[in-house]
Amino acid sequence: MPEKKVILELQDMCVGYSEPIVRNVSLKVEENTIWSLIGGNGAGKSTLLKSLFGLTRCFSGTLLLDGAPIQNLSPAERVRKGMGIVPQGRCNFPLMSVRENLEMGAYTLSHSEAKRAMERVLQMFPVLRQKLGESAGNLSGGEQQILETAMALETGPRVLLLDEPSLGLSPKMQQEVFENVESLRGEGLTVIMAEQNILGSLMISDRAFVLDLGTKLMEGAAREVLEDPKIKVAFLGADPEEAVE
Ligand SMILES: Nc1ncnc2c1ncn2[C@@H]1O[C@H](COP(=O)(O)OP(=O)(O)OP(=O)(O)O)[C@@H](O)[C@H]1O
Repeated sequence: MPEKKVILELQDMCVGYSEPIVRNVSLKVEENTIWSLIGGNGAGKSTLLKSLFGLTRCFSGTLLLDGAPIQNLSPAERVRKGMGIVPQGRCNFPLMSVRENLEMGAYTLSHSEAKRAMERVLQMFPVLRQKLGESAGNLSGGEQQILETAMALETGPRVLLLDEPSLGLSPKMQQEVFENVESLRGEGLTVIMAEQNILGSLMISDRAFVLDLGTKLMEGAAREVLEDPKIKVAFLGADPEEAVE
């Protein structure tokens, strides 16, 4: 099998707010893969994800997109270079209709590009077409997550960052959200997803990166991370005696 191209590379990155929260993270993300970013509460998953989009302070290190440094670019410049993000929690405009939300997602595009982008995402997520006139806030949690993903996809990102896409959803809706993430890989996207639903996200991921108190605990193939005794005990409720071989 030919080797995949590295689309995003983190080199010894230290990121945070008034002080570093995530330290010395290096990572090579190959294109058209799904990555799970996992770790306990406060481990720094959101901080690391936001830093890839330029929403936190980068203290040191380099972030390369297609081999070119982007760590000093603004979020808007990163969007133009092919990155998109769906932040944690509901982030649509709840009093506006689904159509208006999709128009907002495409506001940086020309009129004709916006029309094409909206049609493209409606084809990917037909459930939204049936609800174009409804207020976004009246959609179910899962539908709102789909809408927010569709909005982020309108600018045509190649790398999509998802912060806890399954948060607050029923098990069935979580499954649907993960199936949608899988379909994005089928569309050629690279997805990095911070998740608390470790089992659900690892099941659809190619690779996983585990953070503990802001530093790398583990990195590997998702299936291997899922089978790791330390991960089973720390995150999947396994009995320590039974998990260790
Ligand atoms: N805007 C902020 N300013 C200062 N510190 C912050 C800010 N946001 C988060 N932190 C701190 O950074 C640390 C990591 O938080 P972060 O939200 O990245 O963790 P997380 O792994 O995503 O956790 P969770 O799964 O609970 O959302 C925490 O100690 C948190 O208090």
